Amino acid sequence: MSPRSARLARLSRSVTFSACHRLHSKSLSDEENLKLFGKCNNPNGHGHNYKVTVTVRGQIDPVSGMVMNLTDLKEYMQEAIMEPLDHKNLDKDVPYFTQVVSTTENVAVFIWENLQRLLPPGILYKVKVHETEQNVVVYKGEETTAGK
Ligand SMILES: Nc1nc2c(c(=O)[nH]1)N=C([C@H](O)[C@H](O)COP(=O)(O)OP(=O)(O)OP(=O)(O)O)CN2
Ligand SMILES: [Zn+2]
Repeated sequence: MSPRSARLARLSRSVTFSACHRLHSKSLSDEENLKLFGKCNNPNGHGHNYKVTVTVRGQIDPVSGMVMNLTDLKEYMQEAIMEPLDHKNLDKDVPYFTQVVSTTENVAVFIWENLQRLLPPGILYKVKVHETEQNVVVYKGEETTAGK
């Protein structure tokens, strides 16, 4: 390695949280919601044990040997994920989901936006959310023009 080059690494940490929700869109009729979401539109909701893996990317600091201190990442994830979401009814307890359907996609975006407010600029790389063992969403902060 040349003396001027810096090594880039990705660092990940996972947490699990439990929450309940109901898939229901205010833009659709009750019949359309039932047709679209099926059992996940059950009026009394259903629960999941979510697993979230957060990945940050950056230079390995030559002095500390770290991309960032995992102790700090742990605290940010506590504030951005566990405090707002663990043991909550996503649709009723989390204001964000009163207007946004609580799909795993939108849970990942919610977590991304919360973490962006706390982490050093440009370091957040990926948020991966397992809603079940089989169902997983990855969000990397990408946006596109609506409908494209
Ligand atoms: N695009 C999405 N589709 C669906 C989501 C979602 O978040 N994004 N969520 C659901 C339900 O909330 C739920 O996650 C689906 O539950 P289920 O079908 O029970 O999940 P599994 O496939 O893992 O369970 P199996 O036992 O294997 O059927 C629906 N769609
Ligand atoms: Zn669900």
